[in-house]
Amino acid sequence: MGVPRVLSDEEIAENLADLPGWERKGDEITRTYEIRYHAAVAAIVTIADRSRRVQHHADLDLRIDHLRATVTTHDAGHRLTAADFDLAHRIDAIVAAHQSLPLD
Ligand SMILES: C[C@H](O)[C@H](O)[C@H]1CNC2=NC(N)=NC(=O)C2=N1
Repeated sequence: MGVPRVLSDEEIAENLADLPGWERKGDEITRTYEIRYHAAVAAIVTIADRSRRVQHHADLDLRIDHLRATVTTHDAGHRLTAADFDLAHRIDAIVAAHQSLPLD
């Protein structure tokens, strides 16, 4: 499969423009979602399923009322690749689907 292609700064900026709420921190992208704890746990299970399917895993930090997702590509030496942005879009959709759940 080889090493995935590392994106340029320009490509990263272009990709981020399509991802409101996500920001670049060095060679990672990260977003913090306001979401209730139990709803976030359910979202995390779905994110984990997705990650296994695409073999790309986010770092997830769950707190009482928010969830932070951070993504980079380990196989590219912890640099940003297209797979990071694909996963970020997917995480957005998954979290959005769970934020409305009436769980606390
Ligand atoms: C062998 C396996 O596919 C790789 O280790 C995958 C697993 N999940 C991964 N997740 C992330 N975020 N980056 C990777 O480079 C990566 N590589």
